[in-house]
Amino acid sequence: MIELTHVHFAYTTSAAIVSDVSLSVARGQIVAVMGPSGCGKTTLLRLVAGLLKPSQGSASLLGSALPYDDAKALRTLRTQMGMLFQFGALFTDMSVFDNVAFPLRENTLLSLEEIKTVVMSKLTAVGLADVAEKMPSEISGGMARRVALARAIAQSPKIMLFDEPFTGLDPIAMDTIAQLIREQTDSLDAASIVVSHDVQETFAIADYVYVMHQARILAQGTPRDLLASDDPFIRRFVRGATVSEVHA
Ligand SMILES: Nc1ncnc2c1ncn2[C@@H]1O[C@H](COP(=O)(O)OP(=O)(O)OP(=O)(O)O)[C@@H](O)[C@H]1O
Repeated sequence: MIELTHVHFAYTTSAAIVSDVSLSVARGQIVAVMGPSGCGKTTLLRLVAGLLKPSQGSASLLGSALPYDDAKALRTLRTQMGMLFQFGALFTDMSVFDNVAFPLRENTLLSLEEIKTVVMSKLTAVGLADVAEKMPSEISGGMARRVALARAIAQSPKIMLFDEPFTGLDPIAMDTIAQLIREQTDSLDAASIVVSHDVQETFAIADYVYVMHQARILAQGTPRDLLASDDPFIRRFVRGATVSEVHA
């Protein structure tokens, strides 16, 4: 469903931000990308979403090469993608309901009644059906994040990209969101990538984990493999240390 092969990326004037990264995500799989701040995780997601083009290597989604230079094909492809980016703000002049309905109104031919059913089911899934009529300014930051998640999954996408989905959430909301990502991936037979710093929440739902450091993939395996590893770097990483501490 998602395949990156030896992907490199650099902003013209800087050193490599993503260097020789190969990664694959199968149908029904959640793959986690973890690592310290600035190691290139968000850039990697932007490459998968077609928002950035690799300088070397190849990327394919749903079995076809990403059409980086064809804006129309990219737009069509994105209707099958759900994206929750770190600063994925809600539209402040629209109610919570309208925010979640937005992609459905833009990209589908669903009737008003069908849109209402989908929006309310997604808001129920994130535990926020009761704030549908509120404006973003009337809900908390953590609630806004859950609304953004409901909006990301509104179109029941085949590919889901989540950048720090647990940030700003209390432990109960974190569990709800983690389970929701798992359930949506399973029920839609989708491929999901979760970028996160949170080892506990992420290991609980991920099928496979890539650990990045300074633009490269430094370690990979199932959560069970990583938890059982004798490698001192991985042992410290899974205990919550950052990779740079591990190298110190
Ligand atoms: N538009 C840009 N121009 C130049 N450099 C950039 C740009 N965006 C990001 N970078 C640099 O790319 C590197 C990787 O950034 P990226 O956001 O991918 O890291 P990250 O691992 O997602 O970090 P965090 O966990 O803090 O979100 C950083 O050094 C950052 O400063």
